[in-house]
Amino acid sequence: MCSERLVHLASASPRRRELLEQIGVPVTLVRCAVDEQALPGEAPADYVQRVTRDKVVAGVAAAPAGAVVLAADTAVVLGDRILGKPGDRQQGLAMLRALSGREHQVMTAVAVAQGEDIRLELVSTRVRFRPLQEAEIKAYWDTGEPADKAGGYGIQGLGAVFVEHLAGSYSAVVGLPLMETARLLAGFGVPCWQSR
Ligand SMILES: Cc1cn([C@H]2C[C@H](O)[C@@H](COP(=O)(O)OP(=O)(O)OP(=O)(O)O)O2)c(=O)[nH]c1=O
Repeated sequence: MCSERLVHLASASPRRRELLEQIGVPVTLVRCAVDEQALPGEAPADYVQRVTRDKVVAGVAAAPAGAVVLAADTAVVLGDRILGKPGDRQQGLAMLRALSGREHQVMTAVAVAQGEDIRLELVSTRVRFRPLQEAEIKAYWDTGEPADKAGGYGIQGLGAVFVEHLAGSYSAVVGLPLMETARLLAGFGVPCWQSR
C-alpha cells in the first residue's frame, strides 16, 4: 500500500477524492470555501492557478499544523471565455451550445502545500465535441449530470458521447491530473503505489 500519511483534501468534489483513491492516496477532507469569481480581464490560466492557490491556502489554514494539503480547480475555456459551473438551466444549455462542434481547453491546476511551501502545476487539455443536436442538449441537461461540472458536462459520465477527440490528460478533465499530482505528492514525501 501507499504511505500511511493522509493527504488533507481541500475539496468538496467527489471526483477528486475518487481520483486520489484510484492512485492509492489515503485522504481526509478539510472544509474551506473561497471566492471563485474571475477578476476583470484575468487570463484563464491565471484564474485557475489563483483560485487553486487560494483553495490550498484556505486548506492549510483549516488543516492541522504540518498537514500535507491538496487542492485543485478546473475550468473549461472556450477561446478566451472561462466556463465555470452553470448557474442554471439557461446557462447550462448555452454552454453546451457553445461547445458543440468545437474544440475547447480544460485547464486544471493542482496545488500541494505544507505550511508555506506551496507547489502548483497547471495542466491544459484540448477537447473537441462533435456537433450536438438541440434536443440532445436539452435531454442531457435534464439528466442532472451537467449542473455541478465546469463547462456543463462530465467526460466520465454520459457526456463522454459528445467527445470526438482529446489531447492531454483525461484525469485532469475529470478534475485532477494524476501524473502531475503523484509527482507533487512525492515531492512532499507522500508516495503513491508506484513508489512501494
Ligand atoms: C469538464 C469536467 C469537469 N468536471 C468537474 C470537476 C470539478 O469537480 C468541477 C469543476 O469545479 P471546481 O470548482 O474545479 O471544483 P468543485 O467546486 O467541484 O470542487 P472544489 O472546489 O471543492 O474542489 O467540474 C467533471 O467532473 N467532469 C468534466 O468532464
